Amino acid sequence: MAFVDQAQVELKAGKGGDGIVSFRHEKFVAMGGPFGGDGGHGGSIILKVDEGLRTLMDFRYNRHFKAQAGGNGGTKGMTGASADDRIIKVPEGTLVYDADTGELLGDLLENGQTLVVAKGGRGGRGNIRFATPANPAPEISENGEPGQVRNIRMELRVLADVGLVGFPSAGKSTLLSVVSNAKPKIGAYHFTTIDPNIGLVRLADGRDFVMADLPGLIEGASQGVGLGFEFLRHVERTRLILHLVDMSGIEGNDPYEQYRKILTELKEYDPTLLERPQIVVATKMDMPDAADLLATFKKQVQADSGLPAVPEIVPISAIQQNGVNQLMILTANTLETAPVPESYHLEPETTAEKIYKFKEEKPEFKVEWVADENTWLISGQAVEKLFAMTNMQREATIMRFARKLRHMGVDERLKEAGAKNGDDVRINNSDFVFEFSE
Ligand SMILES: Nc1nc2c(ncn2[C@@H]2O[C@H](COP(=O)(O)OP(=O)(O)OP(=O)(O)O)[C@@H](O)[C@H]2O)c(=O)[nH]1
Ligand SMILES: [Mg+2]
Repeated sequence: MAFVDQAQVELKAGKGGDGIVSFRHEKFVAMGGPFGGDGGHGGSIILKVDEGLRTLMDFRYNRHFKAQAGGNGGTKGMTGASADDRIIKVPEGTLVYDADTGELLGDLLENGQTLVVAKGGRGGRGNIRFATPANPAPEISENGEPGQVRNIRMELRVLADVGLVGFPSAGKSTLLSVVSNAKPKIGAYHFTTIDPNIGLVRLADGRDFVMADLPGLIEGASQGVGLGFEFLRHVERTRLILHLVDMSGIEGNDPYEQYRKILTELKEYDPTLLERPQIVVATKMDMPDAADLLATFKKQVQADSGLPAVPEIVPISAIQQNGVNQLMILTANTLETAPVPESYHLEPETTAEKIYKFKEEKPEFKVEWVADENTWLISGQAVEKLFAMTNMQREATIMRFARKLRHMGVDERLKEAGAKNGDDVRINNSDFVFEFSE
């Protein structure tokens, strides 16, 4: 009964700090050697498994994550401060995809496991690094590399922490609809629910859990009567059972009888189900006879030594929303100490191979003539990144940019495409235009 919780978020890693151009100024020395430091690393965005989380619900409220930029280099060769990485907590079992390409980036399985999903930019180099014997005082520095921008989609197959158990029409679907985002079908007739509905419950204090509303259970279910087997298989894979008992007394229902019958079915299917934490919920307490029936029910349960000890019987009216909050808090508290049964796991085929590598950026670029701009346009990740890392205030760095473009083969391709001396060339995603010259 796993279902898939999904979330899509936008990530922007931090830009690297800019390297700077500076020179040693010493008394009596007019112009010293280069002294500009490198920029610091930009922060990366990293997913980290936190075993306390059960759902991706947090990402419904929070869809944008950014990491800080690295600090710029300083004079005296000082490297700029590296920015802290941004850590985002995710539940165990989260599959992470690149939302744009569909590529699986990773499968986060174990507590503490991490995955870098957007890499921070490296710091640009200061002019110290460009010094050569031929040019001991370079006026060249590099801007920081842009941080990676990425949309990711996360997927989590979740099992229900809590299973709602009870006779048909006990009010299971109604409770689920009141406490969660689920919209199950509710009916005045029995077996309204055929397939389990699942809902995410979130408390005001931030705790969350997954709750499943199961088809009504009746006598003989453990032998396959009604929707029996299917149902019990689902119960087996929950950590806590909320056992709903109808206190309305309509149809002449006897709560104590029904309660016992359900316990018998659970026990016949798997005796260990009775050892699982269970909260008894008295439902429909808004009905006229409910208070009396509950009092009698309590006495009968206490007097019956053949029943497992019930720590608490919680009265609610889902329709009037009475007692429901208290019930959810008790449920979350109980889950904190509830053991994880062996059957509570996902099928192995749900776990994909671990892939952590980023795809290498290819230095590919495109040259095209844009007639309405009367300009050549160069686009491509490598060119655009090189541009972003170039300090356009300085002649020397612009020259270096031009040299690098030539190395990448941009000039040649422009020529092949028919570019003439003096034609305008623009770098994609920027306003930067230069003149082509062979
Ligand atoms: N008065 C009253 N009626 C309720 C309450 N909760 C549920 N009901 C009614 O009880 C009937 C059955 O409710 P469901 O929530 O569909 O019950 P269920 O346990 O999911 O039933 P199955 O899916 O058939 O097993 C519906 O007519 C509900 O309106 C309540 O708190 N008070
Ligand atoms: Mg139902």
